[in-house]
Amino acid sequence: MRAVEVKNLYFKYEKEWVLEDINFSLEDKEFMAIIGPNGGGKTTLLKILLGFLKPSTGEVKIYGKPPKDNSQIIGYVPQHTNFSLDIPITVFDIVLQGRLKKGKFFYSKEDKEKANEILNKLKIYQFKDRKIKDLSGGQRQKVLIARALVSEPKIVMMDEPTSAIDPTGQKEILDLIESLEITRLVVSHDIKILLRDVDKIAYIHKKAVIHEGPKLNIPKDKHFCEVELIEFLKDESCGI
Ligand SMILES: Nc1ncnc2c1ncn2[C@@H]1O[C@H](COP(=O)(O)OP(=O)(O)OP(=O)(O)O)[C@@H](O)[C@H]1O
Repeated sequence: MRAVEVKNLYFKYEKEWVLEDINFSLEDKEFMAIIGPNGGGKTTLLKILLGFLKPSTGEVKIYGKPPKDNSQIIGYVPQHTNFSLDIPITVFDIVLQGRLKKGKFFYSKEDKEKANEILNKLKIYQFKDRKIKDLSGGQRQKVLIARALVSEPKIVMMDEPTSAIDPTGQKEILDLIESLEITRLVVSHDIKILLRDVDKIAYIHKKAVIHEGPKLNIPKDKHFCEVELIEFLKDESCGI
Protein backbone atom coordinates (compact mmCIF):
# COMPACT_ATOMS: atom_id res chain seq x y z
CA MET A 1 0.00 0.00 0.00
CA ARG A 2 1.26 3.44 -0.92
CA ALA A 3 1.95 5.94 1.88
CA VAL A 4 0.51 8.86 -0.10
CA GLU A 5 -1.60 8.88 -3.25
CA VAL A 6 -2.79 12.16 -4.77
CA LYS A 7 -4.83 11.98 -7.97
CA ASN A 8 -6.23 14.85 -10.04
CA LEU A 9 -6.38 17.12 -7.01
CA TYR A 10 -7.93 20.55 -7.51
CA PHE A 11 -8.56 23.08 -4.76
CA LYS A 12 -9.92 26.62 -4.47
CA TYR A 13 -10.77 28.73 -1.42
CA GLU A 14 -12.87 31.18 -3.42
CA LYS A 15 -13.12 31.61 -7.18
CA GLU A 16 -9.55 30.99 -8.27
CA TRP A 17 -7.85 27.61 -8.32
CA VAL A 18 -5.03 27.48 -5.78
CA LEU A 19 -4.06 23.91 -6.75
CA GLU A 20 -4.66 22.42 -10.18
CA ASP A 21 -4.36 18.82 -11.27
CA ILE A 22 -1.83 17.67 -8.66
CA ASN A 23 -0.71 14.06 -9.04
CA PHE A 24 1.98 12.25 -7.08
CA SER A 25 2.55 9.31 -4.79
CA LEU A 26 4.98 8.34 -2.06
CA GLU A 27 6.02 4.90 -0.90
CA ASP A 28 6.46 3.98 2.77
CA LYS A 29 9.45 5.75 4.40
CA GLU A 30 10.09 8.05 1.44
CA PHE A 31 11.15 11.64 2.00
CA MET A 32 9.60 14.39 -0.13
CA ALA A 33 10.63 18.04 -0.12
CA ILE A 34 7.93 20.49 -1.15
CA ILE A 35 9.26 23.78 -2.49
CA GLY A 36 7.92 26.67 -4.56
CA PRO A 37 7.26 30.42 -4.53
CA ASN A 38 5.29 32.33 -1.89
CA GLY A 39 1.58 31.79 -2.34
CA GLY A 40 2.21 28.81 -4.62
CA GLY A 41 -0.03 26.50 -2.59
CA LYS A 42 2.43 24.47 -0.47
CA THR A 43 0.70 25.01 2.86
CA THR A 44 -2.69 24.44 1.24
CA LEU A 45 -1.48 21.11 -0.13
CA LEU A 46 -0.19 20.13 3.31
CA LYS A 47 -3.53 21.06 4.91
CA ILE A 48 -5.33 18.82 2.41
CA LEU A 49 -2.92 15.95 3.10
CA LEU A 50 -3.56 16.44 6.82
CA GLY A 51 -7.31 16.36 6.32
CA PHE A 52 -7.80 19.98 7.53
CA LEU A 53 -9.15 20.99 4.10
CA LYS A 54 -11.22 18.94 1.65
CA PRO A 55 -10.19 18.74 -2.01
CA SER A 56 -12.57 20.58 -4.37
CA THR A 57 -12.19 17.56 -6.65
CA GLY A 58 -9.79 14.64 -6.86
CA GLU A 59 -8.58 12.01 -4.47
CA VAL A 60 -6.12 11.99 -1.56
CA LYS A 61 -5.24 8.82 0.33
CA ILE A 62 -2.87 8.37 3.24
CA TYR A 63 -2.02 4.69 3.67
CA GLY A 64 -5.14 3.79 1.71
CA LYS A 65 -7.63 6.02 3.57
CA PRO A 66 -8.83 9.63 3.39
CA PRO A 67 -6.54 11.71 5.67
CA LYS A 68 -9.33 12.42 8.19
CA ASP A 69 -9.87 8.69 8.74
CA ASN A 70 -6.18 8.07 9.33
CA SER A 71 -5.20 11.02 11.51
CA GLN A 72 -3.81 8.78 14.26
CA ILE A 73 -0.93 7.72 12.02
CA ILE A 74 -0.08 11.29 10.91
CA GLY A 75 2.34 13.54 12.79
CA TYR A 76 2.29 17.27 12.08
CA VAL A 77 4.79 20.03 12.71
CA PRO A 78 3.03 23.38 12.10
CA GLN A 79 4.68 26.43 10.61
CA HIS A 80 3.94 28.49 13.67
CA THR A 81 3.68 27.42 17.26
CA ASN A 82 0.03 27.14 18.20
CA PHE A 83 0.64 28.06 21.82
CA SER A 84 1.44 31.41 23.30
CA LEU A 85 4.98 31.77 24.57
CA ASP A 86 3.55 33.63 27.57
CA ILE A 87 1.90 30.48 28.88
CA PRO A 88 4.25 28.90 31.42
CA ILE A 89 4.08 25.46 29.83
CA THR A 90 7.05 23.10 30.01
CA VAL A 91 8.73 21.19 27.22
CA PHE A 92 7.53 17.89 28.72
CA ASP A 93 3.88 19.09 28.74
CA ILE A 94 4.07 20.12 25.10
CA VAL A 95 5.57 16.83 24.00
CA LEU A 96 2.92 14.91 25.98
CA GLN A 97 0.18 16.75 24.03
CA GLY A 98 1.20 14.57 21.10
CA ARG A 99 -0.17 11.52 22.98
CA LEU A 100 -3.66 13.00 23.38
CA LYS A 101 -6.46 11.27 21.53
CA LYS A 102 -10.19 11.92 21.24
CA GLY A 103 -11.91 11.18 24.53
CA LYS A 104 -8.64 10.72 26.44
CA PHE A 105 -8.16 13.05 29.38
CA PHE A 106 -5.11 11.79 31.25
CA TYR A 107 -1.65 10.57 30.41
CA SER A 108 -0.60 7.00 31.15
CA LYS A 109 2.77 5.78 32.37
CA GLU A 110 3.44 4.65 28.81
CA ASP A 111 2.71 8.15 27.47
CA LYS A 112 5.28 9.61 29.86
CA GLU A 113 7.84 6.95 28.97
CA LYS A 114 7.36 7.63 25.26
CA ALA A 115 7.75 11.38 25.86
CA ASN A 116 11.02 10.80 27.76
CA GLU A 117 12.22 8.46 25.01
CA ILE A 118 11.65 10.98 22.23
CA LEU A 119 13.19 13.83 24.25
CA ASN A 120 16.30 11.67 24.63
CA LYS A 121 16.34 10.72 20.97
CA LEU A 122 16.15 14.36 19.90
CA LYS A 123 18.79 15.30 22.50
CA ILE A 124 16.53 17.77 24.31
CA TYR A 125 15.92 15.73 27.47
CA GLN A 126 17.93 18.26 29.49
CA PHE A 127 15.27 20.90 28.68
CA LYS A 128 12.38 18.71 29.83
CA ASP A 129 11.30 20.95 32.72
CA ARG A 130 12.14 24.24 31.06
CA LYS A 131 9.47 26.67 29.98
CA ILE A 132 9.11 26.73 26.22
CA LYS A 133 9.72 30.50 26.16
CA ASP A 134 13.19 29.94 27.59
CA LEU A 135 14.43 27.92 24.60
CA SER A 136 16.18 29.00 21.42
CA GLY A 137 14.31 28.87 18.09
CA GLY A 138 16.05 25.65 17.09
CA GLN A 139 15.37 23.97 20.43
CA ARG A 140 11.72 25.04 20.26
CA GLN A 141 11.45 23.56 16.78
CA LYS A 142 12.83 20.27 18.07
CA VAL A 143 10.13 20.28 20.77
CA LEU A 144 7.45 20.61 18.06
CA ILE A 145 9.05 17.76 16.14
CA ALA A 146 9.14 15.68 19.35
CA ARG A 147 5.41 16.37 19.88
CA ALA A 148 4.71 15.18 16.33
CA LEU A 149 6.80 12.02 16.75
CA VAL A 150 5.77 10.94 20.25
CA SER A 151 2.63 9.24 18.94
CA GLU A 152 4.88 7.08 16.72
CA PRO A 153 3.26 8.15 13.43
CA LYS A 154 3.85 6.31 10.16
CA ILE A 155 4.06 9.63 8.35
CA VAL A 156 5.07 13.11 9.41
CA MET A 157 4.30 16.38 7.64
CA MET A 158 6.28 19.51 8.45
CA ASP A 159 5.68 23.11 7.40
CA GLU A 160 8.92 25.11 7.26
CA PRO A 161 10.69 23.29 10.09
CA THR A 162 13.94 25.22 9.61
CA SER A 163 12.59 28.75 9.27
CA ALA A 164 13.87 31.33 11.73
CA ILE A 165 16.73 29.12 12.89
CA ASP A 166 20.46 29.79 12.58
CA PRO A 167 22.55 27.64 10.16
CA THR A 168 23.79 25.26 12.86
CA GLY A 169 20.25 24.70 14.09
CA GLN A 170 19.03 24.20 10.52
CA LYS A 171 21.65 21.52 9.88
CA GLU A 172 20.66 19.71 13.08
CA ILE A 173 16.97 19.74 12.14
CA LEU A 174 17.68 18.53 8.59
CA ASP A 175 19.99 15.77 9.94
CA LEU A 176 17.21 14.73 12.26
CA ILE A 177 14.56 14.67 9.52
CA GLU A 178 16.90 12.71 7.26
CA SER A 179 17.49 10.09 9.97
CA LEU A 180 13.79 9.39 10.59
CA GLU A 181 12.69 6.03 9.26
CA ILE A 182 9.12 7.05 8.49
CA THR A 183 7.42 8.73 5.53
CA ARG A 184 8.21 12.46 5.47
CA LEU A 185 6.76 15.45 3.62
CA VAL A 186 8.57 18.66 4.35
CA VAL A 187 7.61 22.10 3.05
CA SER A 188 10.69 24.29 2.97
CA HIS A 189 12.13 27.54 1.76
CA ASP A 190 15.53 26.31 2.81
CA ILE A 191 17.35 25.33 -0.36
CA LYS A 192 19.69 23.12 1.60
CA ILE A 193 16.90 20.58 1.80
CA LEU A 194 17.42 19.86 -1.90
CA LEU A 195 20.95 18.72 -1.18
CA ARG A 196 19.66 16.17 1.31
CA ASP A 197 18.78 12.55 0.75
CA VAL A 198 15.30 13.30 -0.59
CA ASP A 199 13.49 10.72 -2.71
CA LYS A 200 11.20 13.22 -4.39
CA ILE A 201 10.87 16.96 -4.82
CA ALA A 202 7.56 18.65 -5.53
CA TYR A 203 7.73 22.15 -6.93
CA ILE A 204 4.31 23.64 -6.26
CA HIS A 205 3.13 26.70 -8.12
CA LYS A 206 -0.59 26.05 -8.53
CA LYS A 207 0.41 22.98 -10.55
CA ALA A 208 3.06 20.53 -9.41
CA VAL A 209 6.29 19.46 -11.03
CA ILE A 210 7.60 16.31 -9.40
CA HIS A 211 11.18 15.14 -9.53
CA GLU A 212 12.10 11.69 -8.43
CA GLY A 213 14.87 9.17 -8.73
CA PRO A 214 16.59 6.41 -6.82
CA LYS A 215 19.25 8.89 -5.70
CA LEU A 216 18.16 12.37 -6.56
CA ASN A 217 20.70 14.84 -7.86
CA ILE A 218 20.17 18.58 -7.90
CA PRO A 219 17.37 18.94 -10.45
CA LYS A 220 18.20 20.52 -13.78
CA ASP A 221 14.61 21.07 -14.85
CA LYS A 222 13.86 24.62 -15.91
CA HIS A 223 11.06 24.92 -13.38
CA PHE A 224 13.57 24.57 -10.57
CA CYS A 225 15.89 27.07 -12.19
CA GLU A 226 13.06 29.58 -12.11
CA VAL A 227 12.65 29.38 -8.37
CA GLU A 228 14.29 32.47 -7.01
CA LEU A 229 15.13 30.63 -3.81
CA ILE A 230 17.52 28.31 -5.57
CA GLU A 231 19.30 31.01 -7.49
CA PHE A 232 22.64 29.38 -6.94
CA LEU A 233 21.51 26.30 -8.85
CA LYS A 234 21.55 28.41 -12.00
CA ASP A 235 25.30 28.37 -11.84
CA GLU A 236 25.69 24.96 -10.29
CA SER A 237 23.33 23.03 -12.41
CA CYS A 238 21.04 24.86 -14.77
CA GLY A 239 23.73 26.40 -16.93
CA ILE A 240 22.01 29.76 -17.17
N1 LIG B 1 -7.99 30.76 4.03
C1 LIG B 1 -7.76 31.26 2.81
N2 LIG B 1 -8.72 31.90 2.12
C2 LIG B 1 -8.50 32.39 0.88
N3 LIG B 1 -7.32 32.30 0.24
C3 LIG B 1 -6.30 31.69 0.88
C4 LIG B 1 -6.47 31.15 2.20
N4 LIG B 1 -5.28 30.59 2.59
C5 LIG B 1 -4.42 30.79 1.56
N5 LIG B 1 -5.03 31.44 0.55
C6 LIG B 1 -4.41 31.79 -0.75
O1 LIG B 1 -4.06 30.60 -1.42
C7 LIG B 1 -2.82 30.76 -2.10
C8 LIG B 1 -1.83 29.67 -1.65
O2 LIG B 1 -1.48 29.91 -0.29
P1 LIG B 1 -0.52 28.95 0.53
O3 LIG B 1 -0.43 29.48 1.92
O4 LIG B 1 -0.95 27.56 0.34
O5 LIG B 1 0.87 29.18 -0.25
P2 LIG B 1 2.34 28.78 0.18
O6 LIG B 1 2.99 28.19 -1.03
O7 LIG B 1 2.34 27.94 1.40
O8 LIG B 1 2.96 30.21 0.49
P3 LIG B 1 4.18 30.67 1.46
O9 LIG B 1 5.42 30.11 0.84
O10 LIG B 1 4.13 32.16 1.34
O11 LIG B 1 3.92 30.16 2.84
C9 LIG B 1 -2.35 32.18 -1.84
O12 LIG B 1 -2.72 32.97 -2.93
C10 LIG B 1 -3.12 32.57 -0.58
O13 LIG B 1 -3.36 33.95 -0.55
